[in-house]
Amino acid sequence: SKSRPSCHVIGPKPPSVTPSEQQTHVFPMKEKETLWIFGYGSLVWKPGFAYKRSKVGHITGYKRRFWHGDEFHRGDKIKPGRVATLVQDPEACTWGVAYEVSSSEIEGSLQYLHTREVLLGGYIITKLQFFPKEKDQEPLLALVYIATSDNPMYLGPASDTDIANQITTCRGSSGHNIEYLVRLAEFMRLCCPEVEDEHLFSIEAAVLGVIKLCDQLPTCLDFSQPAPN
Ligand SMILES: N[C@@H](CCC(=O)N[C@@H](CS)C(=O)NCC(=O)O)C(=O)O
Repeated sequence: SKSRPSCHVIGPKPPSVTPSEQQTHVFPMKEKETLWIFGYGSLVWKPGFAYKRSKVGHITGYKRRFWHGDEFHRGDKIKPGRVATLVQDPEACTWGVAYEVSSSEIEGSLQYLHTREVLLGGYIITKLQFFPKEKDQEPLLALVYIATSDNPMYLGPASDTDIANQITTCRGSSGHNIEYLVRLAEFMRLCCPEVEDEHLFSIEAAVLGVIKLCDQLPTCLDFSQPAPN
């Protein structure tokens, strides 16, 4: 974004904790206080938990990269898929969606995300300042799930072609790895059309190139259906 705020990475990376500890450990919660959760990968199109409202916006100090392996949702132990994580970069911003979870839903949402993101996905939680797209709205503190480079599933950088070849041939319990990539690219085109996300769109172009070469879109990829919530 043009007038990029200075980067706020609030506090050191906390160790991954259980959902109830998450609730107090990450955010000392007052009675009736809501919790904001920021998504930048599958959470932007499949949050999977109940929320009061959502806002499109960005966090600063991190770039989104398809550098995290996934042996469950979009891959398996033999052919791990590639999914999004955040990598620290003081000059970068990452766009996604922040969801406001009401106090009565926080425990259930954190339990759900602990299984999906931490146990199955290898992410840990941290908290970052989120900047809503609407200019008249104040920044807010949000929970974020990040898979760091010391994570056993970390795959790290690779060429667009190598990443595309991997994504094109992987699928897991939640579906094909291409779906994960294309739904995220669709979200960015729809909700953040002014944002240049060279990494995301160059991988998408490389995947579409591979698919053209094979002269078919895997039939499993019917994007005419809306994303599962
Ligand atoms: N933490 C990121 C990435 C979340 C993510 O993509 N997690 C994977 C686990 S490896 C997932 O839940 N996948 C579900 C799916 O692919 O449908 C976010 O905020 O969106």
